[in-house]
Amino acid sequence: MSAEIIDGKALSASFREQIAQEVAEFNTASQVVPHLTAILVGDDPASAVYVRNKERACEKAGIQSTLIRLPVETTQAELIDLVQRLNADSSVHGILVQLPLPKHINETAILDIVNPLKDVDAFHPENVGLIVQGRPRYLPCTPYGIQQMILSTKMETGGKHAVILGRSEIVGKPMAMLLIQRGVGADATVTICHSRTQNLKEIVRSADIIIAAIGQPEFVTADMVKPGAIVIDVGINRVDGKLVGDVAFESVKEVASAITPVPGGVGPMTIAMLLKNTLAAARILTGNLSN
Ligand SMILES: Nc1nc2c(c(=O)[nH]1)N[C@@H](CN(C=O)c1ccc(C(=O)N[C@@H](CCC(=O)O)C(=O)O)cc1)CN2
Repeated sequence: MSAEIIDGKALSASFREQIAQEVAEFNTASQVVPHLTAILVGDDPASAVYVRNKERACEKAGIQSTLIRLPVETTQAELIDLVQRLNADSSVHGILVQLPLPKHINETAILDIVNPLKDVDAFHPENVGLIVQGRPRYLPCTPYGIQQMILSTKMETGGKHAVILGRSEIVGKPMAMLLIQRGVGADATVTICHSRTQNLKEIVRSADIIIAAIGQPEFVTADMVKPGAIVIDVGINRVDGKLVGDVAFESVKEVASAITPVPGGVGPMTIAMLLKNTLAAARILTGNLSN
């Protein structure tokens, strides 16, 4: 039997509709328009597409968005200065620094100085710490979107074995934290696999939930998937001008119970969750928490 395809585009559209309604209600009650400022340094074409999509999504949801584009030769000191100015600007509720940054800029040094209340990516150590402690302020957009996709399958996650391929700060590590929390869509037993993991295939084969985020095209093949597993593909690889995930979609969908496509899977959900976080930031910063 072929797997349920978890349609990230459709799910994202329904979240975005709901968020647009919440933004309108918030605006009526507070007279505040949530405002996201994104910073894009350099001319990476993929990053340019992502920030443009974020801007469009904001516009449709009634969220103000400002994109600050900086040349690739921008210095770390200049970027720090800009982030500090945005931190101090009370008209800005969310600050997003599009990653990756050019090699000469230390990403950690930049992410560490974003005001944690405006950190709609949830990359600041204070927000990461709150997630680890199980009392999140914001959830990082990709893991947050994945959690919603898993919830949409109605699969009971409690006690299930989730295997995450990849230990990045953006996806792998926070995803593990969300899946081990107590509650609905969580309570899982989690294994994180990475480049030094031994018996990786065997571990993946024991998973009820597979989250592939290693940046290797079609790495997860059908023989690595337990029948009935949920397979979430976070990979976005360009192969011969085509977008390919970290999962061999066509064969794996014959084994899994549910699977996300690439494109049209996790990516669109990442953007929907950014809108959710921006509205949450506007509520927190303006003290309008009840509407
Ligand atoms: N500051 C951040 N930087 C980065 C993040 C992030 O969450 N915050 N995540 C990724 C990139 N990313 C969001 O910024 C992102 C990637 C992909 C998509 C998406 O919708 N992809 C489409 C395909 C689009 C294409 O043609 O390339 C899809 O999967 O359907 C959205 C957001 C790294 N940087």
